[in-house]
Amino acid sequence: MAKERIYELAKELKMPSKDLVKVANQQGMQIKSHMSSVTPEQAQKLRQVAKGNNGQSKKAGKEPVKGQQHGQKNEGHRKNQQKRDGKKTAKVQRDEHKHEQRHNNDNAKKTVQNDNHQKQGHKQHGNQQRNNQNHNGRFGGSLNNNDHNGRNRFNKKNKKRNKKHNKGNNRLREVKQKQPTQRKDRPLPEVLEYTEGMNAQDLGKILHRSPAEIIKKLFMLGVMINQNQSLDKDTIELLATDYGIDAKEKVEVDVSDIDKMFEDEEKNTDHLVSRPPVVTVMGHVDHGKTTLLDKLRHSHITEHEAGGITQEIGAYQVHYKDNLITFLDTPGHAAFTEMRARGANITDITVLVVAADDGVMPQTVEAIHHAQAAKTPIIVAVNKIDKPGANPERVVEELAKYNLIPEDWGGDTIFVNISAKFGKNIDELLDMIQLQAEMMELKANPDQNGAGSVVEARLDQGKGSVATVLVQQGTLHVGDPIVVGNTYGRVRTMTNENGRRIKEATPSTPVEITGLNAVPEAGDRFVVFDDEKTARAAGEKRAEHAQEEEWKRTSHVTLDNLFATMKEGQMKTLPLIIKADVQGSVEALSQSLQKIKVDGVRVDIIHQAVGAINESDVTLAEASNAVIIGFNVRPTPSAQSLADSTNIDIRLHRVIYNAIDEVEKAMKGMLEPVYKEETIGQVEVRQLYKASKVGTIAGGMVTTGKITRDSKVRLVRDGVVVYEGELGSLKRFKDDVKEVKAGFECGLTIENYNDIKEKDVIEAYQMKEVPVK
Ligand SMILES: Nc1nc2c(ncn2[C@@H]2O[C@H](COP(=O)(O)OP(=O)(O)OP(=O)(O)O)[C@@H](O)[C@H]2O)c(=O)[nH]1
Repeated sequence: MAKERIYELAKELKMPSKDLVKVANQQGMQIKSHMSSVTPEQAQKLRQVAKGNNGQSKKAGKEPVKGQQHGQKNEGHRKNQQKRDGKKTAKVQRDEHKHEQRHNNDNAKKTVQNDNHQKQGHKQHGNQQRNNQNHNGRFGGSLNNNDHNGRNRFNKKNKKRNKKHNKGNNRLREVKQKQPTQRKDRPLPEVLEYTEGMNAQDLGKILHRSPAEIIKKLFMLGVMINQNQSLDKDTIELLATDYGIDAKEKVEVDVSDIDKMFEDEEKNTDHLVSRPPVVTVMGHVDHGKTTLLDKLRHSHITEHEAGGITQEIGAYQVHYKDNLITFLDTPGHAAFTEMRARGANITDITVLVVAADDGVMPQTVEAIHHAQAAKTPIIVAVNKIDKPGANPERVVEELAKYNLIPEDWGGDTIFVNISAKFGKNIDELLDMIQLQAEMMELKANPDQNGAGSVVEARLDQGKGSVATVLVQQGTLHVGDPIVVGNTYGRVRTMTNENGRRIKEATPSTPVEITGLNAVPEAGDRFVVFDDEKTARAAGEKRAEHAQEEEWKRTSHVTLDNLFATMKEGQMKTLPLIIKADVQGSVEALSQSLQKIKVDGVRVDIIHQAVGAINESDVTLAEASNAVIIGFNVRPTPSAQSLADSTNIDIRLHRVIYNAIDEVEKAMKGMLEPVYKEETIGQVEVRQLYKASKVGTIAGGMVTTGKITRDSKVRLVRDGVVVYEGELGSLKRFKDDVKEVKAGFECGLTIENYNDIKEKDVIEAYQMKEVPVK
């Protein structure tokens, strides 16, 4: 036979589940709740025990008069009976439970209560079902009890309370009496669709029943609740079972979970068609990434770059032999590592540029690791083969260490020798990219809602938020309601890499979109929604959540710093706020600044964002004692005046290196100065004078250097340092002087020290600050 649930058994035995749980546990069964199950043998045992109890309560009910007359005696009798049984019975449990439920402010109550129970039991015995008897016994007992107490013992206040109580009980009685009419109510639903945490009122609405009825039903099942109390899953399911209907938990769709939506869209395998590969070019600084991308694009980005770092991050498509290849123009500086790592996630193929005259360098290795971690195949472009010092073979040898082995050597990595500058073998490289793409069978479904990732985002004075996104699935249309990271909106305009307005973008197409309510972050995902209202709700919820996280993080960081400072012993932090024109620069600066190594000081970036320096940045800087670094942005006039009045330091830069350099210098300046002792002169003691008020005065000759009033002194006797301390006074004849040079006589005292002897040498020294390197 199948296992039985406690609540089912309790129903059969017409007793509250809670009581049956207690009984079961007393029987040594380890039962947690009414939802627990018991074996058929255990169920049988419980039936027996419970029936025994019922018999007992009947017996108790048969002695009402006696009980009424000799309340105390009857109590004693029952206690004895319990003792005889050697264990608490279900009935006793119930009675105990009743006691808990009642007002427990009267010691004498116990007797009366018991008395009343018996009375009630007797009253109802003939005309009520047993389960109702239990139930009414509770309320009835309580009612009578209160009446009784109210008449005999309670003060006015208690009377009032009792009245209230009675009213409640009467109401319940009414409910009971009205039950037949209620059955004519609207029928119960076939399935109770619920969410965890619903209360009796919510459930009442779904079940077309009054909350009071629900409360009562649960009460009968041993669950005491009020109508506003949130109910857990088990209780709601228990209630549904009691009504004889199924319960089903409603699965709430979290519209703000765009990652899940993105994955769902990605998993969709309907109507898949080939899509262009997305290629990222990576490599060490100066190995020729920009030159290669330029060559492919036939434009010249390098000339516009401030400070030599690729600061514009974009993406474009190249037409080659009737096919398209999408290139992500990721930056090459080590500071952009983080973004490059993100870039690799939306990348199908990595082209690793290695200069043939330079070989494998640290960032080459870094790029390999990122590509391998993202499991994207690597095509090696050995660049600068036109150079006299070029040694492509060496590059092949060096890369073998990183598992990049050419086919000739038995591996499967494609190597192409190129000259980006002179356009040599560029077509061959594109052929190889297409070959690799074909092997990968890259596909997507253009017929579904668009989904993809942000490559770059910035704030444009005229256009507002501008984001370069890569469509990875579906088709993105102008007018689409969209959620991008923590921002939302409707795609207002879509522009391709040539600045041309387009209406739709299919998979692997990079486009610049406008129409978002705020600036998203590079690497953020986007999904298209069916309607703007939901998109807005999802976007707002995400923004709210992000804000909460930001608050948490900020307070966390402060705490972390506190601990770190304590642990690392007076470690200093330089709090910074970074504002820049594009997300790429924000991250580049942030990464570089955090990498600055100055012993004893570290950078703490408390806020970083795209956009002009505003008042809230200044307020934050003031509260955190931070410096604001602006890169290619300026403060708003109000922010500037606030900064002026609060003395907040705003540093504006147009070249990343300068910003980094300035911060590094500031950090060095922040260090506790390091002092070195520097001897400035010596005095030979020739005569001694004792003055009662000032102690020992030494008269002597400055033999080398000088002695100054603020010198520290060291008393040396026969080459041994006898005392170190401060100078007490310095005189020439009777006058106090600031310093005495070599060749002149002087008189001096040493503070708190009088044991000076003739021929002692007094060495004068100062602590000199040593500049930090
Ligand atoms: N001779 C020769 N020079 C090249 C070649 N490719 C690039 N260069 C030169 O190498 C230098 C660096 O090239 P970039 O394209 O700026 O290198 P990068 O890897 O993009 O550098 P970052 O953007 O700073 O990371 C430039 O002076 C280029 O003209 C090539 O194939 N042959």
